[in-house]
Amino acid sequence: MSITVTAEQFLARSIRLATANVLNSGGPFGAMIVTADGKTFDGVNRVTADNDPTAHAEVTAIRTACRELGTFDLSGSVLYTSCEPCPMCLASALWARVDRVVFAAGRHDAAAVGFDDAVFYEFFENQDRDALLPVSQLVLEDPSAPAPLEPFTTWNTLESRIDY
Ligand SMILES: Nc1nc2[nH]cnc2c(=O)[nH]1
Repeated sequence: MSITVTAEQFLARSIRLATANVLNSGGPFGAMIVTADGKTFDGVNRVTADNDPTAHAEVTAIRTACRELGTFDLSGSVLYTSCEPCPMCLASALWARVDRVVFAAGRHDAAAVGFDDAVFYEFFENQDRDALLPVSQLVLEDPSAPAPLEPFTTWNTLESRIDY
């Protein structure tokens, strides 16, 4: 007899992971990757514990799933998370080709306890994003500098490349 685990149960587990992680020196975020054939991979926030600003719960769940499955492609999977993913985590889910994201608390709930999730969303909507993080393209004038497209043309001609 197979037991059906529902989306609500995966989300509830993500919330429990988040709370337990707070009591284990981590941030208040938990997540899970659930593959199409029902394999599950947990992730918790380890930013301050590991001095790794990218170690959000969603990213650690994606990393664990990819490492344990031996793939960079999580097509068919769902990402459950205790809180709305920040832009970095959304981008990670896109790069991992996750099918769907389901979250519990919202970005403003995270903001209410001091996290910058909502602020960083504004970066992508804001006309004045330079105030938060200046990002600029620099044209290399030195004729001996490598062409910016050189890595891409090298990539394009490599028959053994692995596209992702
Ligand atoms: N969704 C989410 N938001 C965060 N904001 C800071 N850390 C996290 C995290 O791990 N997950």
